[in-house]
Amino acid sequence: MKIVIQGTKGSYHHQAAAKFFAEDATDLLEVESFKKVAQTIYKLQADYGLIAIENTIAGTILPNYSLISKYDLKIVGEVHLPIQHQLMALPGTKFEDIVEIQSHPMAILQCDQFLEHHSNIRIVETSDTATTAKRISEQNIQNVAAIASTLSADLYGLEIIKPNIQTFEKNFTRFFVVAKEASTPNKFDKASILFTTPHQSGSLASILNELVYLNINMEKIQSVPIMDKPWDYAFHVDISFDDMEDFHLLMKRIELKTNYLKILGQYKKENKADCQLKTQENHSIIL
Ligand SMILES: O=C(O)C(=O)C[C@]1(C(=O)O)C=C[C@@H](O)C=C1
Repeated sequence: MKIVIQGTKGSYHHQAAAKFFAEDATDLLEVESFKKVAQTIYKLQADYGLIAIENTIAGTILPNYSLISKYDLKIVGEVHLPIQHQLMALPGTKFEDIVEIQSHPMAILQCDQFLEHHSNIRIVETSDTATTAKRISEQNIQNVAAIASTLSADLYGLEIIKPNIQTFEKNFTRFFVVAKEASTPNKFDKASILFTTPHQSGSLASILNELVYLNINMEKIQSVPIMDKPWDYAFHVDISFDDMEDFHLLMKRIELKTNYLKILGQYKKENKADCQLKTQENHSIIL
């Protein structure tokens, strides 16, 4: 089974893949952007891909919703990963000597407070956290630090000079597991849907009322611009439920209330509570 990830070994996408696929996550295809992940799946060059969709500090990665639509990706699962960012550099480097910090833009956003306190240091955005750590190590780049995971420091022999620099101790990223074909699980308790509504008073509210009526929990709602219709919006909604029949009924009931309605994925909800534990187990498996 081939799995495409943005970034290289040690990246958070790698860890998310290891968490979801466990020992099946051996054949990894590493690419440098979310767009390449989407294109790889679209061209059937990998079976599954992972893309980060939201972070508890930095918010939603909106362009990834566009990629899901543009490349008609299906969501087959989700992963919640605790994210602890480490500042790392070549062994022996002192923090006072650092002149530049490099990392993925989302990682930089999540460490905003730390970086503001050290505004004399230049910030450079890169393709992903682990590739940055790897490059600093392989090219022996002095006085430049990476923001990356502990796993990256271990894999590429860098020293952590400031630990856990994310703005809030508790920091999580949610990833979608995507594929070309929809999965058809016998049992699912979560779904991601996309719809547009007529531009009329109460049209969104009347759809949300159907959730209340069917006792379906809305886990997330995200409006995204419709690019060829300025100031019109589509809604990405993630819902969870105990009974799949309630979901099927919901789809029937809201069909007439929407202009466009699409199921992007039906999958098993990941239990956020055991998120920390499983990730630590996987860390030692990867190493
Ligand atoms: O650069 C990485 O290691 C990534 O996996 C990217 C990424 C992201 O896209 O949000 C993944 C999780 C964290 O939120 C920070 C960065």
